[in-house]
Amino acid sequence: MPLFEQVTIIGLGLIGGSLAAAVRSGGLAKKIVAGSRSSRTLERGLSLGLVDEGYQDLAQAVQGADLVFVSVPVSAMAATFSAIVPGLERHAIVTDGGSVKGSVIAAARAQLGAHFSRFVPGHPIAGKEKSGVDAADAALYQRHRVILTPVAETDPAATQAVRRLWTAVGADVLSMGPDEHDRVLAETSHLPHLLAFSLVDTLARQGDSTDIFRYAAGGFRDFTRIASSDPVMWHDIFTENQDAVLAAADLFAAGLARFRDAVARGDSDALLGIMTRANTARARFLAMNARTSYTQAQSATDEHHMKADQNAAQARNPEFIVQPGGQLTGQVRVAGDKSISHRSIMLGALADGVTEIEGFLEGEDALATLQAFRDMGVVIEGPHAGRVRVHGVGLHGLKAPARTLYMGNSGTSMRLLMGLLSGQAFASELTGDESLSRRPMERVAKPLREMGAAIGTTGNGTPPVSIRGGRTLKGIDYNMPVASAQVKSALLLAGLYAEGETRVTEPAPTRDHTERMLAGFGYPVQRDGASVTVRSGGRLTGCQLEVPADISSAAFFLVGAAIAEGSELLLPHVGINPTRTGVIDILRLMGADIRLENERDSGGEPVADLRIRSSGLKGITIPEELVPLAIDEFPAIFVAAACAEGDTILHGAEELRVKESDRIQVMADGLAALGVELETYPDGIRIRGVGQGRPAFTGGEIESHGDHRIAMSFAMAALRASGAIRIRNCANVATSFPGFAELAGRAGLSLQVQG
Ligand SMILES: O=C(O)C1=C[C@@H](OP(=O)(O)O)[C@@H](O)[C@H](O)C1
Ligand SMILES: C=C(OP(=O)(O)O)C(=O)O
Repeated sequence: MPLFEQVTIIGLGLIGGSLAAAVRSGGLAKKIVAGSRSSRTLERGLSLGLVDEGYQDLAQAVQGADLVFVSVPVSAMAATFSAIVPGLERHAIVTDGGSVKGSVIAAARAQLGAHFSRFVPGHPIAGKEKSGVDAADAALYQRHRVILTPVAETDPAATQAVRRLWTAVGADVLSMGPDEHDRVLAETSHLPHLLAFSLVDTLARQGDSTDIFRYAAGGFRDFTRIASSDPVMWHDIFTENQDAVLAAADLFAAGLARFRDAVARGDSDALLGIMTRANTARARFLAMNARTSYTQAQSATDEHHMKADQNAAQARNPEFIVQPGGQLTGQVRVAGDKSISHRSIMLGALADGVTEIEGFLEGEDALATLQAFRDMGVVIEGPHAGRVRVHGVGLHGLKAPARTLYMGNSGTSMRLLMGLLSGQAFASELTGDESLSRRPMERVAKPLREMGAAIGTTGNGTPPVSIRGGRTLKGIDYNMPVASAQVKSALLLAGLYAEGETRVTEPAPTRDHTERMLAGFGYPVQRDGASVTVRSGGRLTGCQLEVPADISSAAFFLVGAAIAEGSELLLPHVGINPTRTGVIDILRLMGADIRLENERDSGGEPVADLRIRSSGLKGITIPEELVPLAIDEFPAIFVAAACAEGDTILHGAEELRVKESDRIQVMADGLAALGVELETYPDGIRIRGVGQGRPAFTGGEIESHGDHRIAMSFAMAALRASGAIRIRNCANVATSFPGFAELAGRAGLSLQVQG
């Protein structure tokens, strides 16, 4: 279905010619007409089959058009608008492709008169260094952005029509104000062009330029590619966007001066700081283009980007499709421990000296923590294949972040940082993704306020969290109402800055990595039954750390191997800290055959190789004292329960309702969709298992609600299903276990990632 009767394109260069080609190939207009002062261009457009008619008289070209696209150099916009006005149909919509919006809007307002409300300012960001009608390419706009900058007078129906056109040729359309557009483009497009032109010219002016260029290699070529762009077009852009270009050039000059100064002073920390920050910022930019979840929301500079990116991410959120049956065999080294990875960055940053980390989890949650410390001025090298070097700044060396700290999907990052940031001299703000924005933060904020911190959350006690900073904290003696390692850790971290003693008592044992690692960094910690105490005034010293494999990630493989007949797996170097091994205890109570081999100590954390063989499981009532020790493993344990003989009953696990999703409800929905009989309680669930020798699940579709652990648990369920299981919304698996799909595939799961 054509969207338009007649589209007229004024100016048939790369941009206009490519739109003509795209409109033609999409069948979006019954007729395509070109207007150009150059008869040669018109002839080329006709002979390339891009347009049906061409006119040098621009008023004649727009006659009969319901959409006119003006893509002439920005300096020629005013004259072009004035030339087309006499021929414009009353209903015609006019839009443009100019790279500068403020001056083009001013020209349109002055020239188009009453027609101005039908003018939709636009900018397709899809140039290349080639120009002219011969470079026209019907695919130029696919997956490229088009920014529309409508003003108050612009008719919303006209904007809508232009949006439809760009969407139909494959572009992602977003809108923003013209001033913002001109500033953002000055920084991300006009400045790089200015630099490329300037660098080549500067070198060429030196006497022996021919010689210099003979030695120049890939770096020079990459950096200066855009110095081959059209000088006339860029002359216009620099002239028309003068103010914003000058501001961007000044910003860059200041950055260059900082870099020069670091070189002059031989300041290694400053140099590494600039370059590691640039490395990650660029990685984020590249990932944003590939649209993974954490990265794209993080780098969104405005709400529109964010919305467009989120919609795109939603549309491309991968699904797992797992074929039924099979068994798990061989050896699987699962990802590094998430809890320890978070803390290695935090404590490494607060230490004096360098901390070297190996086995760091390169998942999005731990990376969110890493980025937050970079944002607070800490120089961090890596991660490269699990290696990270943190240049500690000492307990009082963090700097105020220039922007809101984005914690992605990670509850641990947000809650631990709330404690740590309460003790800083500066203010800060923490946000997260949709899931984190629903999770309770008052459990940490409330005791921190008792210590004297000034912390705000929303009316519901959820993020964003704002922390005033610059407060004097006082130690407290706190009895935690919930068994939460995150609350305990937040208070201990605040305690490093509080007057006197901070003592935290837990109602049941929770993971103790913070206490162990503080001691490992040489900070005195007193442990006494259910209580932990720290005092301020100590210091942390940088050290070497090896992060063991995460037992929470191993849990999916333990369950998979336990339920799939004929399986035998070896999971090497898994952390078996006794505050984390609830999953082993629970599976063993159910009859699982799990052996710990080669038990040893690795930097203060016990580790072992886990060997598991399939065996008949039976239903049990899960002892409540094991709940905090297996808190993240319940989604996987529920899958095991559905395969066991008889009922498995869980109580005392209401905390599961406030994880990345409501893990009781979301698991219950998924299990029920696969034919499992169950009953939920406010604090748990009863699951009826089928026992050995027959499928425990039908095939079906599962919604993971973006919760990594739900997605991975149901992937394992396929081993005992009678049909394929399709799991939606699996991008967040990368928060805790990047590489899961590949590892599971190698071990024997028939898992395909789609999208
Ligand atoms: O301290 C930690 O590293 C964690 C503590 C637990 O949260 P709670 O403290 O909310 O139970 C756990 O669920 C989370 O995955 C990691
Ligand atoms: C609850 C979890 O993590 P967090 O609280 O850090 O988001 C988890 O990984 O299961």
